[in-house]
Amino acid sequence: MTEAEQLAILRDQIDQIDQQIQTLINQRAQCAQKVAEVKQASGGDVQFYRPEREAQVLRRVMERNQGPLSDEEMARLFREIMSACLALEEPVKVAFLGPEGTFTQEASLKHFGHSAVTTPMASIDDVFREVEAGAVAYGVVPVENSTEGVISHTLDSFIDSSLKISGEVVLRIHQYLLVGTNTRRDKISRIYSHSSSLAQCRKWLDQHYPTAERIAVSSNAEAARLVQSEWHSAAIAGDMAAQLYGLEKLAERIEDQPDNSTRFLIIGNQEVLASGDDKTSLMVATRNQPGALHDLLEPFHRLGIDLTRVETRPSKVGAWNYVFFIDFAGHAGDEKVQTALKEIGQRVSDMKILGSYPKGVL
Ligand SMILES: C=C(O[C@@H]1C=C(C(=O)O)C=C[C@H]1O)C(=O)O
Repeated sequence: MTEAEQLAILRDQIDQIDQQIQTLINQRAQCAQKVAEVKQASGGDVQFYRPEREAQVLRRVMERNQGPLSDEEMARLFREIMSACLALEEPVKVAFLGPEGTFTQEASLKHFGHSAVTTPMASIDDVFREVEAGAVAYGVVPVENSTEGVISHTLDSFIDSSLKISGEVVLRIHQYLLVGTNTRRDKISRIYSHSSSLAQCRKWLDQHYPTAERIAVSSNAEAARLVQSEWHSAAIAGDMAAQLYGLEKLAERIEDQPDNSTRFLIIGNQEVLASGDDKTSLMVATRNQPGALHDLLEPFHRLGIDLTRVETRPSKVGAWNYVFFIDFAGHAGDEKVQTALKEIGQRVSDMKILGSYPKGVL
């Protein structure tokens, strides 16, 4: 058989498979439309988007996957199919820490898929406000970076907010050195980026651009926008910003830590049901007395609950009062977790459950 004949046979097979996939995806979409009707018929405050169900669907996709496509790749495809199906019910509206092209936008699309309607906000406060005002159903904000540590502004925002956490998403952060088409590559004297990104690439910059001035700006996307027109400047930003502003990549993956990643939180008003593999975030206030932190954490230890993070922040009321942000494995509806929460509630001056939500799947 000639090469052309072999290709013709294989392409014919692909065409037939595509036709089947397309029919099946539309059948799936019709089911989602019926789900929407059922949800609407029961009245009240209809929750079209169900984070726990989506997490279960994606986990099952990964568990049963046989390859050759990787589990992550397969889950990403299903992420988009679900996003499109949900958009038939009602497109989910999301505010993110902007401008367009930030890692937070990338995280939003990774979590909700590309059929979500995403709106950039100028600050973390604005993301909280937009969700509180009901202009969007969800917000996406960064909370910690594996190299840079906690984003304290996000944690502090929960102190005065009644919003809940309904999900988390972890994004591998790859940084690029970007230039505009008119940039003189041999004359780069300024490098713009957000302060965290400059910090994430400090060693690389010391080695490759030791004399260039490092200028911290409000976001990586803003850095990318600035260098479009400056012939002696470069920006450090992600892939999305590079594409959005039509910049060229002078160097790829320049982050000092190869596993550099950022965790983002999804905030909203929704109480999320248990998905089977969940996390709970708690905020408690204690007086500054000896053993306070030990007392607080002891029930977790005794009940065998896995703590994933503990952060301390100064409280906004009174000097030397502290707020602890505690993340642990389990859902607030679990019996063991309820026991722990009851005990902790008796040991602290104030306690707020920020939310139980599925552990990040993708
Ligand atoms: C179809 C549903 O509604 C939405 C769409 C989903 C999907 O496409 O699988 C899953 C959960 C919801 O976000 C549902 O609740 O089952």
